Amino acid sequence: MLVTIEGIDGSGKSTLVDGLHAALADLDPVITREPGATWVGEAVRRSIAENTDPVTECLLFVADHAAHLAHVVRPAIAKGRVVVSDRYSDSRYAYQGVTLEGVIPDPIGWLRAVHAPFTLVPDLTFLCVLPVSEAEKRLKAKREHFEDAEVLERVQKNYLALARAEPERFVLVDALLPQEDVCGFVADEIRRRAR
Ligand SMILES: Nc1ncnc2c1ncn2[C@@H]1O[C@H](COP(=O)(O)OP(=O)(O)OP(=O)(O)O)[C@@H](O)[C@H]1O
Ligand SMILES: Cc1cn([C@H]2C[C@H](O)[C@@H](COP(=O)(O)O)O2)c(=O)[nH]c1=O
Repeated sequence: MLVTIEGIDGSGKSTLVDGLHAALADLDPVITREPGATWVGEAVRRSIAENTDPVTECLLFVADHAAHLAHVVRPAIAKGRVVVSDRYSDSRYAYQGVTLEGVIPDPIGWLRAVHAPFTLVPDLTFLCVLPVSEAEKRLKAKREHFEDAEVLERVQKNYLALARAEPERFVLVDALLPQEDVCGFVADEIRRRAR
């Protein structure tokens, strides 16, 4: 089973995934992430830091996804493991749907067409939702160009539209709840679906 965790910067994804290590220990999940599960992630981090043009940056994220699938996700799924990924393809649809706006026509349609021939669609996606103002408070200092309130508003809007389009795959998570409650809710839902 492939489970993905999505949401805007500062929504608590990494904290949640850290908690899932212990909460799901008996399922022995493979816990992974995008970007950065393979060496391609280093190129992605460099492109973010250097504010590369949006098409180059997007294609590096796609390359990172391809390497992640080939070297981590597909081998684990083939062995019957539960895989939990901190960010995955929906991050591209939500974020590059914004950064490619006005650069290429219909960015999300294009991104879906690029992914379709090789990606593996998640079985279950948790979308951590909270007001952008709260996410910004949590992030404290801005680190990356995506962490801008106006950008994050548009990214969250894209995420919510993705969730509305696939209600059977997406589960909305109230990211304002205490960390333990968020982790407990997500772990219970994964167990229920893994049965
Ligand atoms: N449920 C929560 N309630 C309050 N604070 C939280 C909660 N979850 C996480 N935080 C805090 O918010 C901050 C951001 O959390 P975290 O790094 O997990 O977010 P993220 O979604 O992974 O961010 P990014 O996408 O930028 O890596 C951290 O300081 C973390 O301790
Ligand atoms: C996978 C992916 C990520 N991003 C953005 C979102 C974040 O601002 C950065 C780094 O991710 P992290 O979770 O904070 O480590 O990259 C993106 O724009 N598109 C993607 O596909």
